[in-house]
Amino acid sequence: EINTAYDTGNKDKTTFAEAKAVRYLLYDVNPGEGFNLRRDVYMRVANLVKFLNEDEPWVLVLPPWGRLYHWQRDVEQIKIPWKTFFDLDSLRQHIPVIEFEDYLKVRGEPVIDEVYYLQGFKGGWTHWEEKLNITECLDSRSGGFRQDDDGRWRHWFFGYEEVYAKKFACLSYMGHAGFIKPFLMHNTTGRSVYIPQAEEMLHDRYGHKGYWEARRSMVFAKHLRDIGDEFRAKHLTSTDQEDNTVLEDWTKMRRKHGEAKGGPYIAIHLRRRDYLWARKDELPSLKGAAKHVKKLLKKYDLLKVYVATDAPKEEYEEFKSYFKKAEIYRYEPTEEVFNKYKDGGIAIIDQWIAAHARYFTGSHVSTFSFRIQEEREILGFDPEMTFNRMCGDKDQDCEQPTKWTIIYD
Ligand SMILES: C[C@@H]1O[C@H](OP(=O)(O)OP(=O)(O)OC[C@H]2O[C@@H](n3cnc4c(=O)[nH]c(N)nc43)[C@H](O)[C@@H]2O)[C@@H](O)[C@H](O)[C@@H]1O
Repeated sequence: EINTAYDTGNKDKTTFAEAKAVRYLLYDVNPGEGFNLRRDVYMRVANLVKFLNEDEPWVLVLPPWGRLYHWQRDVEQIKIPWKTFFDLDSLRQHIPVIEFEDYLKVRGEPVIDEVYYLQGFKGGWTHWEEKLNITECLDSRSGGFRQDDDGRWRHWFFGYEEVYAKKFACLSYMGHAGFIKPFLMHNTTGRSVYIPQAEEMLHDRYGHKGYWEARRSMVFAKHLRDIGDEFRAKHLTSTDQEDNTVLEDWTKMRRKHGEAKGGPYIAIHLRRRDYLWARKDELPSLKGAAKHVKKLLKKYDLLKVYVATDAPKEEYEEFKSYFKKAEIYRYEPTEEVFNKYKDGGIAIIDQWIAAHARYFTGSHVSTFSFRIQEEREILGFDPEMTFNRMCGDKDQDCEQPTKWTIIYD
């Protein structure tokens, strides 16, 4: 597994890899950020690694999942490898990646050579320009990095507390992800470079070809797709053959809008919990959401509803109670499934089932909803059936999401 990680399938790059030692890029995202913004940051860093590989062989080290604010169920959720959630072979058709544990094996020692803790510029900014500068740390805690008596930099390091870094600095940064490339190539020399707070780097080109390549490569792990498919078949009369949603190798898959029909159900992403505070006026009440869904069922002549939600049980039951005829479904994992795949896996199963519905509507500016919309673009749905959101009760005519449709070239 480790060896194939460098093999990008490109002859020139293999020659490069022989000539130059492979370097490793590690990154992390601000601890407060949720699962689906993290997926977005992966795309930015992945495309940086792709860009680096035009000149030097770099491998992206996938940051183990864990300690996410929203993942509060009572089981330990740290050191989760990417293969729990995503199909690594698919990621590797875009860029060379390895899991953190494999990186540690390759190094033979729990070491990271250089850390650049990304931060903004002192005093904020008045105009946009691409710039970077090694400077004092604006965070008085230096993001939790501290030097021990032997001069080694210590940190939580995804729960691998035996890991240490040799060098640490704060780097003020304003720019797209690609802008850091010359710095990495010419101002760093270590075999591995770690960039915490990678969300400071912006997408090189949001919504363009490269964005979609990275996004398409993020195929969900087969064991999660299988669970979702089984649920669809059992409860929602939905199969890929019938619905025209057969998944292919992402590098070859190219659907036209409207080719996917989707299963005979409406799916909604009903974001609750902390969102009720953050986006109070833009979210419907449970009753308001039910009223809207009833209209959709009528309009599309359907009877079934799939609800992807973080709502506690009582709220979901209340939502259900507003329906008489319609069948309302939610995926509820057994304890065994939960222990294996955790909150992240359940979130993906929800996203997968929602992505296969005839019609989808989400929650205002939720990255969870955005990722479902992208999945539907990949599958080839009509954008009208995808880029929708539920309105707050007081604003029935709310603005609908931008149609970020898929770009192949
Ligand atoms: C208020 C903001 O909200 C932003 O969340 P937003 O974009 O919706 O989306 P996420 O960043 O994914 O964060 C939401 C988390 O809540 C859970 N969650 C939300 N909706 C569902 C669902 O339908 N099904 C399941 N199974 N789980 C769900 C899940 O653990 C997910 O990782 C955060 O990224 C920000 O950090 C901040 O908290």
